[in-house]
Amino acid sequence: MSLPTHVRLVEVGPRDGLQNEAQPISVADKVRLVDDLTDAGVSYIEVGSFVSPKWVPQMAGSADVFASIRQQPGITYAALAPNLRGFEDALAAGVKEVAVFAAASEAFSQRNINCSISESLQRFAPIMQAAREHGVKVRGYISCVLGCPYQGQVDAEQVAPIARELRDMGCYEVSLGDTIGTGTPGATRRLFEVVGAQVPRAELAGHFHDTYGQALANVYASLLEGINVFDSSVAGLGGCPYAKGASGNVASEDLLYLLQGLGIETGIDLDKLIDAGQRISAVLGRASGSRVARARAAR
Ligand SMILES: CC(C)(COP(=O)([O-])OP(=O)([O-])OC[C@H]1O[C@@H](n2cnc3c(N)ncnc32)[C@H](O)[C@@H]1OP(=O)([O-])[O-])[C@@H](O)C(=O)NCCC(=O)NCCSC(=O)C[C@@](C)(O)CC(=O)[O-]
Repeated sequence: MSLPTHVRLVEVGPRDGLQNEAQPISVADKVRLVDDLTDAGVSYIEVGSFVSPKWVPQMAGSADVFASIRQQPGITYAALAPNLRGFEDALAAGVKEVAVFAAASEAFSQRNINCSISESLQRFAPIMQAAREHGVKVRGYISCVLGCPYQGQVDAEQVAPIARELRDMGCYEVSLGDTIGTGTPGATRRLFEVVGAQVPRAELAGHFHDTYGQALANVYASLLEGINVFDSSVAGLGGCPYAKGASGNVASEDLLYLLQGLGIETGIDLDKLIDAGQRISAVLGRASGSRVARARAAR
C-alpha cells in the first residue's frame, strides 16, 4: 500500500496528556496550551473531559477551559463524555464534538468507567441520540486494543465487533487505543487487518502510547495498513489513571517529524508545536517527553 499524502493529527495532550497529572494545573495554563496548539496549526484538539471529578480530578475545570480558549474556525475542539450527564455538561459548555470511550477488555472497562463493555455501549446510546438532535459529532475510542493491564493479551477479534458497534451507533471515526503501549508493528498490522474487515479503514484512527518505545513504529505500520488519522500528545504528555505505569502518547513533535520525513502533510508548524510543548513542560517542571524537542533544545 502506498503512503498517504495527508494525515490528520488528533492532539490529545490537553486531555489524555494532563488527566493523569497529580499536581494542580491552572485553567489559565490549560487554556494557554490549547491556544498554543491552535497557533501551531493543529486542526483537532481534545480539550478536556466531562467525567466525574471524583474519578479524574484533573479534568474538573473543563467547562472553564472551554469558556476561555480562543476557538478558530475550521478547528475541532472536542471533549470526552462517558454518559448522558457528561454529554449535557459538554453541550452546555458549547462543545461541538464529543468522544465516547469503550474498552476491548472487561476488566479495564470496569476500572475505567465502572461498567461492562456491553453496559458502556448501552450508556452511549442516549448520547448518540442527543448528539444527533443537537448536531454534535461523536468520535469513538476503544482502549486496550493491544493489551490490558489487568487481563493481559487482547485479540484483534475482540476489538472488531466493538468497533463495528460504535460505528453502527453513529461514531464517524473509531480510535483504537494501545493504552499500555505493549503493541508491536506486527500486532498493529494484524489489528487493522482484522478490524479493517469490519469498519472502513478511512474511519479508523491509531492511538499509541509509547510505554515500550513502539509508538512511532506502530504509526508506520498503521500507515502501511491505510490508516490516516493518529492521536498524539504534545511533549509526550500523559498516561492513563486506570493503567498504572502507562506512559504518554506518542509525542506530537516526534510524530510530525516522522510524517514530514515521509513527505506527508499535516498543516502543523513543527517549531510552534515544539514551543507549545516546551511551555507546558516548564509548567509541569520537567523535560519534554519529545525526543525531537529535546534534540532541538540541545543544538
Ligand atoms: C463513567 C463514570 C461517571 C461512572 O461512575 P459511577 O460512579 O459508576 O457513576 P454514577 O452514575 O454512579 O455517579 C457517581 C457520581 O458521579 C457523578 N457523575 C456521574 N457522571 C458524571 C459526569 N459525567 N460528570 C460529572 N459527574 C458525574 C454522579 O453525579 C455521582 O455524584 P455523587 O452523587 O456521588 O456526588 C466514572 O467512572 C467516570 O467518570 N469515569 C471516567 C474515567 C476516565 O475519564 N478515564 C480516562 C479517560 S479514558 C482514557 O484515557 C483512554 C483513552 C480514551 O485515552 C484511549 C486509550 O488510551 O486507551
